[in-house]
Amino acid sequence: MYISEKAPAKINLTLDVLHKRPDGYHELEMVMTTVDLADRIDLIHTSHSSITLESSSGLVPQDERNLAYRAAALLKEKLGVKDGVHIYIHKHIPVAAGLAGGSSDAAATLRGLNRLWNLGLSDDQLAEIGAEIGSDVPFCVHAGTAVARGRGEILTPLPPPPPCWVVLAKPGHGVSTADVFGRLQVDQIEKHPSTEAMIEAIQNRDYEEINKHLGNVLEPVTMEMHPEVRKIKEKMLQFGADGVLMSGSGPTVFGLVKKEARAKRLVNGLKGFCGQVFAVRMLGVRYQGVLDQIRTK
Ligand SMILES: C[C@](O)(CO)[C@H](O)COP(=O)(O)OP(=O)(O)OC[C@H]1O[C@@H](n2ccc(N)nc2=O)[C@H](O)[C@@H]1O
Ligand SMILES: Nc1ncnc2c1ncn2[C@@H]1O[C@H](COP(=O)(O)OP(=O)(O)OP(=O)(O)O)[C@@H](O)[C@H]1O
Repeated sequence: MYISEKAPAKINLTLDVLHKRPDGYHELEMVMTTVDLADRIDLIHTSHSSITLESSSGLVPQDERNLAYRAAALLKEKLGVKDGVHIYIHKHIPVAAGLAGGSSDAAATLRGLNRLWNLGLSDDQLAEIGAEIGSDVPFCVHAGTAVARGRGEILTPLPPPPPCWVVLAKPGHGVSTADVFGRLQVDQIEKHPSTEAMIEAIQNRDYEEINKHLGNVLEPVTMEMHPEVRKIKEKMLQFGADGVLMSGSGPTVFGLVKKEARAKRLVNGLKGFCGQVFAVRMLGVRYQGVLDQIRTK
């Protein structure tokens, strides 16, 4: 038997850092939402007890360092599962891009194995286990739209933002999240985004207000390390995006537009200028139906 799970990417509509914590992590307040760019995780039941993993991409580790592998190993250990699994990751989300690709693969693995191994865990229980793997994993378990606080694991669900197009542009290189947080000087943050204003804009389904309140305190840090992020942002605005922001720790920049024709114009304008460019839909909700799809061979 095998199960197929979609692992969608997220973008940060806001990312604020409140302070550095004694445990070395940063206390965050961010609004995140799911977009229609996803990896696919196939989980194939095996009778031997080992976990094996392959991916269509050579850019991710194909062993126990992979976050999907770590999710399976943690679940197996915590629940005392005797069965094994072969994990195949069809990679579509750019790696080390600020789009939570690895975290979403881990989350999809948790959701899928909960079914494959008949564990009967709730999403909240899966999210709690996921928090041990990475700060973005709990959000990715639930997907949709939410405010994330704490290390990223304290979630308050929000309604989906109004439908629009999201143009994602990633420079050729990736960035290390730890590096970006390491360079951030919390007492020198010049402009904090208003999480409250973004929540209100989403609740009112107000597209203009959402664009007005986009903000990410990590953006200047990553721009300092990689000036092309600023150039991509400028180009996006020049080609007609309504709002532009770097997602997570970057380096991916996203631009929001209402109409498909405008999204295409942006893609054409940015192609050749940066590594990868995609026009995708803002989803804001979990992939209904698709996540629950079980195929039996
Ligand atoms: C930047 C974001 O993507 C925003 O969604 C996340 O905060 C990062 O989530 P993630 O990649 O799952 O992060 P983790 O794997 O937990 O942490 C990677 C590194 O980022 C830093 N980190 C992460 C989260 C947090 N609240 N404070 C931190 O300082 C730490 O140095 C940590 O070692
Ligand atoms: N399944 C996976 N997919 C992508 N990267 C993975 C995976 N497993 C482990 N990694 C490693 O994790 C690192 C971060 O990759 P990822 O694509 O998750 O970054 P990201 O999009 O910046 O994440 P976030 O937004 O959560 O900080 C990479 O260096 C990669 O080698």
